[in-house]
Formats: sequence, C-alpha cells, structure tokens
Amino acid sequence: MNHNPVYLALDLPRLDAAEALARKVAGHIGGIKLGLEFFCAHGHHGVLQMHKVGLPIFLDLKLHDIPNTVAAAMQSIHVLEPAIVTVHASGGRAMMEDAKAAAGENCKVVAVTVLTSLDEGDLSTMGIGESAHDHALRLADLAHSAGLDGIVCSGQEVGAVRRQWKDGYFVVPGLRPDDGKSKGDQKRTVTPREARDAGASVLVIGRPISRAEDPLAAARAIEGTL
Ligand SMILES: O=C(O)c1cc(=O)[nH]c(=O)n1[C@@H]1O[C@H](COP(=O)(O)O)[C@@H](O)[C@H]1O
Repeated sequence: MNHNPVYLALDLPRLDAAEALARKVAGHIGGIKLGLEFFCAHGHHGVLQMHKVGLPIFLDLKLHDIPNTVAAAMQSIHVLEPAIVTVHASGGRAMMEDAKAAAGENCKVVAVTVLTSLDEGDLSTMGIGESAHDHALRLADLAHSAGLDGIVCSGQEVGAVRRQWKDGYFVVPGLRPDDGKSKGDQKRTVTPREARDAGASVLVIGRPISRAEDPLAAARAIEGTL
C-alpha cells in the first residue's frame, strides 16, 4: 500500500482543538474522519474549515432513514466534497441504492455493517440470532448488490469480506495498537497492522492518537507498524 491508509477520527468537541490536532499529525495520516460529534457541533462550517488542512475528508454521518430522506441528505453535502460518506446497511437495499445515486462525484459511499462496539450478546438482544461475523457478511453482500463502493466492518471480519468482494473499499475502525488493552467502548478490536494485512482499505483511528500523551509520536508509531 503506497498511500497512508489511516484516517484520524476527530471526535473532539472543540473546532480549534480538532484543527490543531489534524495539523500536528497531518504528515503521518492519510485523511481526516469527521463524525457525528463533530458534525452536530460544527456543521458545514466546521467541515469547510477542516478542508484547509489539505487532507481528504471522510464524513461519517451513518445515515439511516427512509430512501427519500437519505438521498436528500446526500445531496445537501455535495458542497462539502467528502471523499467517503457512511450510511447504515440495515437501512436496506433501496436506501443504499438511492444514497449512492445521490452521492457527489468522487464520493465513495460505504455501509456500516455491525458496529465494532457490539458483540454477539448485543446482537441477540436486538433479535439478531447470527454471529457478528455472519451478520457482517450478510450486510456486506446486500451493500455490494445495492451498488455501494464498500462497507465498514471490524478487523475480525474484513478478511472474509475481502474474499467474497475482491475489489471492495473496506473501512475498518475499532483499532487498538496495544492489542485491545484500552478497548473503551469497542468490543471487536484488532491492531492496525492486522486489519491492513486482512484487506482493509482505510484504517480509522481515533483515541489511540487523539487521547495519547503525545499524539504525533502515537501517529508516527502506528505508521511505522504498517
Ligand atoms: O463508521 C465508523 O467510522 C465506525 C463504525 C464502527 O463500527 N465503529 C466505530 O468505532 N466507528 C467510528 O470509528 C471511530 C473509532 O474511534 P476510536 O475507538 O477512538 O479509535 C469513531 O469515530 C467511531 O464513530
């Protein structure tokens, strides 16, 4: 892989702090991921501000609604020129098809399969009887047939998904360089290197860099393992 696959998740409440962190580690990451925390606090203005850092922007909005609403939301973010946008695969085939049709040019649309914060116990409380692995594969298939560019899944499933969808674009969060010693709310974790070796296209990393005592050293160390 000749470009840096790491997208830094900027889950920080303050815009100035988020921008300062992105600028500090910019030479050691490949892009910036802005999620719900950032978008709800700073909206379009915040995204346009972060574009000034000069890295591709991944807009992680996890859209999940009726097809018409999701398509309209996709259209209203064209102006932000995101490189990647997320929707939830559990929104169904028609929602994903309409989301892709409404996406801007050069924007990859990827579907979240099973959140990395869930394990089999959580799935069973939601009425899902199959394993996280099987459910992620099922939703990956659905996203593929709906014409999406790829999916979001944990590093524990990405190898199997890659075998069934050879040219897919796969985003893997839930990464812990310390091999899960500081999981926090994440349940299905692997190391960045394991995810890359298993076939991830993008590695999403937040707190292991943003909450590190020295974020620049943390970003460099992760880069060195890839
Ligand atoms: O869509 C995502 O990016 C996502 C999907 C998922 O299943 N799990 C997951 O953690 N994420 C996001 O990836 C980031 C992970 O952050 P850290 O756990 O701090 O590295 C957060 O911004 C999450 O919103």
